[in-house]
Amino acid sequence: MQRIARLSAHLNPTNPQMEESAILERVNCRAKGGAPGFKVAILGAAGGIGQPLAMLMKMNPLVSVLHLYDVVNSPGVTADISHMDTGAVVRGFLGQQQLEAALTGMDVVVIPAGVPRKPGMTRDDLFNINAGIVKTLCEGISKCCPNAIVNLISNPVNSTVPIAAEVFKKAGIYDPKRLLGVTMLDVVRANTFVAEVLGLDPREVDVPVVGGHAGVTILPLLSQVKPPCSFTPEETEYLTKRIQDGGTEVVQAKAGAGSATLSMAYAAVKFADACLRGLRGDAGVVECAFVASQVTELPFFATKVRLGRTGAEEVYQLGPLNEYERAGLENAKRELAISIQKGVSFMKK
Ligand SMILES: NC(=O)c1ccc[n+]([C@@H]2O[C@H](COP(=O)([O-])OP(=O)(O)OC[C@H]3O[C@@H](n4cnc5c(N)ncnc54)[C@H](O)[C@@H]3O)[C@@H](O)[C@H]2O)c1
Ligand SMILES: O=C(O)C[C@H](O)C(=O)O
Repeated sequence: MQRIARLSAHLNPTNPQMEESAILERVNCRAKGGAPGFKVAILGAAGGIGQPLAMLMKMNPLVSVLHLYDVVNSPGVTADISHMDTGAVVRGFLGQQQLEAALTGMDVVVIPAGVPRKPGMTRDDLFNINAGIVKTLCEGISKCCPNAIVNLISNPVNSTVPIAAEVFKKAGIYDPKRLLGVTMLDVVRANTFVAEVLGLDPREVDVPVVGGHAGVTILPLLSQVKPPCSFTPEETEYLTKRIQDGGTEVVQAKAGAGSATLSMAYAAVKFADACLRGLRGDAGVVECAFVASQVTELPFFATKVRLGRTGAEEVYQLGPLNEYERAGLENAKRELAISIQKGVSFMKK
């Protein structure tokens, strides 16, 4: 009976009467029965990205505990996801007063919280709303799980990552290896579009995408595609433009109903899974991410990084660029510098 009472309390994960000790006992009990794994929180879990991301994370065998936090609708999403017969224990958290409980003890925190674009907007137009959201969430991370690996999805990534870094510095817990801006969707798109042109299976294609995550700052290195191949100048122009404008293509197709959510959830899980494999100690886990970097003169830049037990343990150099890519790099750096500075200035106000 006691067991049933505990489980029914869990049906309303935000039930204030549910004692923390009972929750922890149940979670520990389930975690013992399941495979050992990592604790992952999704902040913004009820959103367009958050929901499919929560579903895919619940399917990941490396996850033992999944915390779903949002300022709206997280109880419903939690009840729904928790019925999936996979190993991870799911708990929901609603509203700012439950942020600390959502974050305590987490190994990885994935952040897709914030407003998306509508047609005609740039990612930078989201700055005024999303900067404050990211700041608050990162303050929570500083306090409750300062050693967690943070995967930051909220736009504009080119500015929100510098904001997060400043929050962590202020709290005295900043470790650049653990703060990763998610640019995986650019890589996913690049692999898909390049595979279409080459007539290959996208799973066989690997395109490094460097720089940042907005317009010309998204710089696909088509000269470094694997398997080795070459493109005509027209193909290079078409592919570069399509990869840079991939987000806008989706925003326009959705016609006011938001931006990429499903492909982003896929990309976010692909990236989070790489982080988890790195945490587990797997060798040779390499993905692109927007991180603190000395590859260029800018303090942040996206390149391939090696993911390990402590986060982005190695940041790779750009490798040889052709003339087209060198010109693209100069454009990307100009715009990136402004976006990074905007994030830093927001925190210095
Ligand atoms: N990095 C990338 O490649 C990439 C790709 C796609 C979208 N995005 C960005 O991801 C963000 C989310 O997009 P979406 O389509 O899921 O938007 P959405 O509006 O569907 O969902 C956002 C969720 O965040 C929640 N939220 C708002 N304020 C919050 C707070 N203070 N704490 C916790 N949750 C909060 C909302 O309640 C909502 O559920 C946007 O900024 C979008 O531009 C980034
Ligand atoms: O384009 C957007 O606003 C969302 C996201 O950054 C994307 O690349 O799809």
